[in-house]
This record gives sequence, structure tokens and C-alpha cells, in this order.
Amino acid sequence: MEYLTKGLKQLGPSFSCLDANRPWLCYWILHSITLLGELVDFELETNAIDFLSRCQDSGGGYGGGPGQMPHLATTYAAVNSLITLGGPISLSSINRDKLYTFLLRMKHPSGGFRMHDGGEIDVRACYTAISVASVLNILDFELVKNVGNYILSCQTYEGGIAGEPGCEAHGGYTFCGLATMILINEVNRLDLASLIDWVVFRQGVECGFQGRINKLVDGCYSFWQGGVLALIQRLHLIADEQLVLSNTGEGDCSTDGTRCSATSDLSEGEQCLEGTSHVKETCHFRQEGEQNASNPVNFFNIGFNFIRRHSEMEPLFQSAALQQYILLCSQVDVGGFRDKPGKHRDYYHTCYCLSGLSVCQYSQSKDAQSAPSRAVFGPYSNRLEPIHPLYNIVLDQYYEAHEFFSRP
Ligand SMILES: CC(C)=CCC/C(C)=C/CC/C(C)=C/COP(=O)(O)OP(=O)(O)O
Ligand SMILES: [Zn+2]
Repeated sequence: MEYLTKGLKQLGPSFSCLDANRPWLCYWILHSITLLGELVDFELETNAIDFLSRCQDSGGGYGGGPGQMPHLATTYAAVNSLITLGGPISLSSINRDKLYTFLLRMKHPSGGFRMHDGGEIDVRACYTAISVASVLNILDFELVKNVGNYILSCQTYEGGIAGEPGCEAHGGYTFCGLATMILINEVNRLDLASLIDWVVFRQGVECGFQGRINKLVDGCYSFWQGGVLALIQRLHLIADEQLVLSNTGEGDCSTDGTRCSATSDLSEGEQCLEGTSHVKETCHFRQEGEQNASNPVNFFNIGFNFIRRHSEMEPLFQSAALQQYILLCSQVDVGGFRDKPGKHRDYYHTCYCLSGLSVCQYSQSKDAQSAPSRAVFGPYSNRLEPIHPLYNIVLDQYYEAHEFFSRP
């Protein structure tokens, strides 16, 4: 806590250090403090809201600092920070109409998103755009159109998801791609069996996760890879159905964006969105009643329904072992977390080690909010707050935002 508060204070009363990553520093520190179940003092909270408001561009979205061009990554960090702070002043400081305009401007005809005006198109951009639109209740078909095709084109022969088509599968992008597909209700279009196969083998003998094949384990992948497995735990019925379909020859599953073409020209995802899927259990997040043009998907409730579903499956990773890696290898004696022994602590690794630790502690519970003491490695005082794994926001803060943004 001392390390985190020091970091927040170092950003200064006016957050005036020269850095294009300041909304990220806010998110990493504020999220870590909230995971610990602690509160930010009033002055720091007020300064953070004021600073992030000054990063908000007049055309929508947030830049790395006041006057900087808006960027999807810093927009995600700023929105998650403001939701983490919570309360009407913080939540109402987000200009959602302008943000929607910014997101549409970043949308590319391929279906993907650009990180900023003239910037790169990748899976990270898709996730940050869809995540903020989802949590702020501004997600619609216009933003969602063809995103699923773009993500599918990034699932590699290894099973994981790459940052761009033709690149190597990586944990960071696999989290982003999988979470995006869930948020747009098209997750059944991914080849989940090969994705699971890829991710379960990323936990190394050191007990931590590596980000990609033949690389070293690193504490931050406790969340990126552990988060993938937390999402998978709530998707196992879809994965099972895919296996049944491929075993009975009903589904023609491939990773080229045309998978599962069983009995219709529409993919399963499209059928799911249309409400015409022949697979009864596929559309787990379907709203009441059939979905069609006149009764569109309620994208806002996908994240909400997802976390309220019971997880019927045991974790697919060694939770106690991962907690040991995080607490015994990544943790620094004087406070904070690092990639691995020999490296320095930093706020990025502190945030993602703690997020991964929280995922572990709740991985053996049916519901998202209880952590039995047998699931917590070390004393029960190690227990952290639960997160919503699709957004990486502490659950109570997510529920407050969901309530706030559901108002007309
Ligand atoms: C929401 C958001 C912005 C998500 C970002 C996700 C993320 C962590 C992507 C990973 C990027 C990447 C290719 C790192 C490889 O670095 P490296 O070669 O130093 O690491 P490695 O050896 O472990 O692969
Ligand atoms: Zn790392």
C-alpha cells in the first residue's frame, strides 16, 4: 500500500511528470489499491478525476496527458480508472457521446480498430474499444460489425491469438481476443479446443505463466493467461459443444473465419446474434426472446450476465502453484511485484500480478464473489477483492458502473 500511495503522490497534485502513460499509471495503481480492499484518500481521488478529465479530448477519448491525441489504450486505462474510483462525479466525467464518436472514427473497414488516428490496427485496439463501449453502455452493431472476423483471422495454428493476422500467438492478445469475442457474443466462432490446448501448456515448471512458446515465465501473465482460463471456466459448455459437433462431423471447424458451417450459411456467431442457432446451448449470453433486427442483442448485459453465471468447472491451471509464483517469486520484500526474481518492481507488474492472484483465489468458486480459505494460498489475509475478468475491474466497482450507466 505504501508503494502504491507513493506512486500516486509522485504523479503530483497536477500529475505533471512528462509521460504519455499517465492514465495507465493511474489505472495500475488505483486498481491495485482497490484489489487490496483499500481506499484512496480524498485529495488523491479528486486530483485523479481532475487529471483524467484534462486528458479527455474535445473530440472524445483520452490521451496520455492533457493536450495529447486520444488513444484507445489510454482511453481504456482512463475509463477503468474512473470506474475504479467510482461515485457520480467520477462516472459522469466521462463524455460517452463524444467517446462513441471517437470509437467510430477508430473503426476500420476490416472490422478492427486503429489505436489512434492513423495508428496501428490490432487485437488490443479491438479489445480496448469494445471493453469501454461495453462497460459504458454505448456498444452497438455499428461498432461490433466484422470485429469477430478480424479476431478470427488472428487465431493461429497454435490455438492462441496473435496481435495481428500472421503473427505469433501471445497471452496478452489471447486475453484481448477472447474477451472481445465474449463481449460481442461471438465466442463460439473461435476454435476453443485449440485455444484451451495452447493456454494450458503455458504454465511452466516454475509455476508461473509464459506469454508465448519458448519464452520465460513472467508474473504479468498470471493475469493475461490466468484471465483467459478464468473466462474459459465460464465457457466450457460452448467448448464441449464444439467438440461434439466436430466429433459427429456436424461442424466444419477451422481457424480461417469460416468455422462451424453446419447447416446454415450463417456462422454460429451470426446465428447466435440472429437468434437462429441450431445449437440450443451455444448462445449462453442470449437475452430473453429471439434476437433479430427488431430485437437486437443487448450488448450491455453480456458482461453482466457472464459474471452472474455459475462456473461449473474446476480451474484448468494449477492455482496454488501460480499463487506461489506470484507471492514467492514475483513479490518484492519492500512491497510491489515484478516480472521475475532479479528484475525491479513496477506498477504494471504490481497490477497484473495482483489481478492474477485474485483470479486464482476465486477460481474454485461457483460464483464470482466467494473465495474459500482452501483456495487462498497463505493466510486468509492474503485474500484480494474479486474482479470482473472481462474488464479487469474490481467487481463492486463494476456493479456500481453497470447500475449508473444503465440509466437512460
Ligand atoms: C489491454 C492491453 C493494452 C493489453 C496488452 C496485452 C499485452 C500484454 C500484449 C503483449 C504484447 C507483447 C507482444 C509483448 C511481448 O513482449 P516481450 O517479447 O518483451 O515478452 P515475452 O518474451 O514474454 O513474450
Ligand atoms: Zn511482464
